[in-house]
Amino acid sequence: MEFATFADRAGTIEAEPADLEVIAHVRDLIADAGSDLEVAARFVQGRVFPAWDSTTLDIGPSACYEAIARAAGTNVSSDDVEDRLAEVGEIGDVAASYDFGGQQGLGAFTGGGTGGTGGGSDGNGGDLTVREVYETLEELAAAEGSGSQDRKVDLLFGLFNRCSSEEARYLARIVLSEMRIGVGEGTVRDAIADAFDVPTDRVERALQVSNDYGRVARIARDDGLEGLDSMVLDVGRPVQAMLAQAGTVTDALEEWEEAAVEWKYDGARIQLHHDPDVSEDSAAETRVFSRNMEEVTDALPEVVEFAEAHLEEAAILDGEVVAIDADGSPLPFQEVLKRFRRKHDVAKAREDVTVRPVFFDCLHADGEDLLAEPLTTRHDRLRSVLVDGRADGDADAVDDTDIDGLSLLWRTDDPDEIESIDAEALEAGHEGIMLKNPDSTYSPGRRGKHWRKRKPDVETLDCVVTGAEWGEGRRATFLGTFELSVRAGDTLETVGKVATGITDEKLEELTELLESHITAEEGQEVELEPEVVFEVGYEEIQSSPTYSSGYALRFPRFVGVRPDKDPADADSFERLERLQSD
Ligand SMILES: Nc1ncnc2c1ncn2[C@@H]1O[C@H](COP(=O)(O)OP(=O)(O)OP(=O)(O)O)[C@@H](O)[C@H]1O
Repeated sequence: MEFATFADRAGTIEAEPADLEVIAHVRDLIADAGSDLEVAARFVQGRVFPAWDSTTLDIGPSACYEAIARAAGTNVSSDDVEDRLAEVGEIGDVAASYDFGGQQGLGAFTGGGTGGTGGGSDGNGGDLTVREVYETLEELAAAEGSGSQDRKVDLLFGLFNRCSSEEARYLARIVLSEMRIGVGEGTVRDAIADAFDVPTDRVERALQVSNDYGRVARIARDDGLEGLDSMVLDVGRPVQAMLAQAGTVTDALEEWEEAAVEWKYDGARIQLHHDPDVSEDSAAETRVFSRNMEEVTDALPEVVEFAEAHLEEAAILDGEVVAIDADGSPLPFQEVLKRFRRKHDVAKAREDVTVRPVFFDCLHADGEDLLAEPLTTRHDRLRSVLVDGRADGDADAVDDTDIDGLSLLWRTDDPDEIESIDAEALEAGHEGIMLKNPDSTYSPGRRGKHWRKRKPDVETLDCVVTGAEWGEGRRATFLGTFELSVRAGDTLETVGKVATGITDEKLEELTELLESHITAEEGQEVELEPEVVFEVGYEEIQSSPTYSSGYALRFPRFVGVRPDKDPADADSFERLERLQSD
């Protein structure tokens, strides 16, 4: 397909306001693309490479302006291009405003190999093909080392030099990832289904496993439904991560009856692809990808070592990489960032911050794709993949807590149990909990209802601390659980107890603050003079016979002391009732 034809179709699509018509135009474009189908299906979304491929053009806007300026003529500088951009606001319009062609220069003669541009082009477009544009961009992406930026500008100049205005408009946009003609992923999916007469959901599935619009389009055209259905995950090519929505425990239990509850680790999402030694002389291949499918293998040698030590079968695992201290306790997210995506001095960075992977899902094991299996089956499979690599053999005898790298999963319909898992997670230094539908399949790239991160507190209450309990074990000298009350006329009525969200350091501080207000003690329990006000977050307020107010805070969480408030400024019973009925 000529690039001029592509540009012309892209112009029609851009001018079309109706979604259905846009799909029809994209359908026609890919149906007519012939041997350039794969590239056209990507270009129309503004993509040069498939989504699974981390390759980038690695060319900044200024290099692109320079290439445009050179192709536009000796009187034009890249500053002029930039000035015009500031005026018109969009690189496509800028590129289209110049008259290209006929410029003699390094790129015009030495476009090299596939990107070669005939120096004799009249520059008014028409002889450039979609394939040539792609192959030149491929060559541009591959340029590395000293002089590579100049080489990239030369190659791009060579392309612009052969463009008509309209071709230049879309070339500039593709190069700078600013296509913006209203073609999203769903549009291309529907267009493929329409063009090659295959069901949309099967195209969708093929896209989920391959992350490759071009390949799916080609297979739909050449091999039809059978071809699409036989597409499987490729170990080594990343899959889009399933994402979570915010949600409450109450909603989760209402919808699913039972929830799978997991700790929410405060790290960075990773997807591990491991292919064990296939033959004696070939080494296992391990690749690690970020949530955005960027390759981060070299930055995380601990994850590669983990895979080599623990995995015996081919697997794709979904999880989180967490920074840990010398005792193995989790460190805040900021610490992981010092390691994630790091390209230089990885060994040194590793000495400063250690990371470890925790996996909560298994998308593929030993040749079998698991996306369509329920979460609990995938988790069982994850467990067995991690146990199979162990020397101690008998999987049934191994306790989940002893399996390295396995995120624990509880199944329960009991809100109190969920509350205690949440408290335990916070106590262990994690972010909280995730709630998942135990029967749900893995939906790549979806922020669906099946995964929920427990909703952050929407409101906080200022409560008077009227009692507390001494802790246990290493916390025996600290007050640990605090009784909370609201004002009700001249009295105080209890609404709950807070124990979560408090570090050891903070407990020590709070004990010092409250100890002088103790009025009575019985066993671990103490009564306190109502002097101190805590700000607490919560998930919801429920009617409850347990506390004297008749209400209980569900999932109360310590936010901070309010030294600026007296008990008289604490929240009232009326506010509690109002919040409960909202
Ligand atoms: N057990 C777990 N299951 C799923 N995800 C988990 C788990 N533990 C930690 N996570 C992390 O939590 C993320 C989802 O939470 P959250 O939505 O807060 O992430 P985010 O990246 O900050 O924001 P968002 O996904 O909303 O853009 C996952 O992408 C994953 O990185």
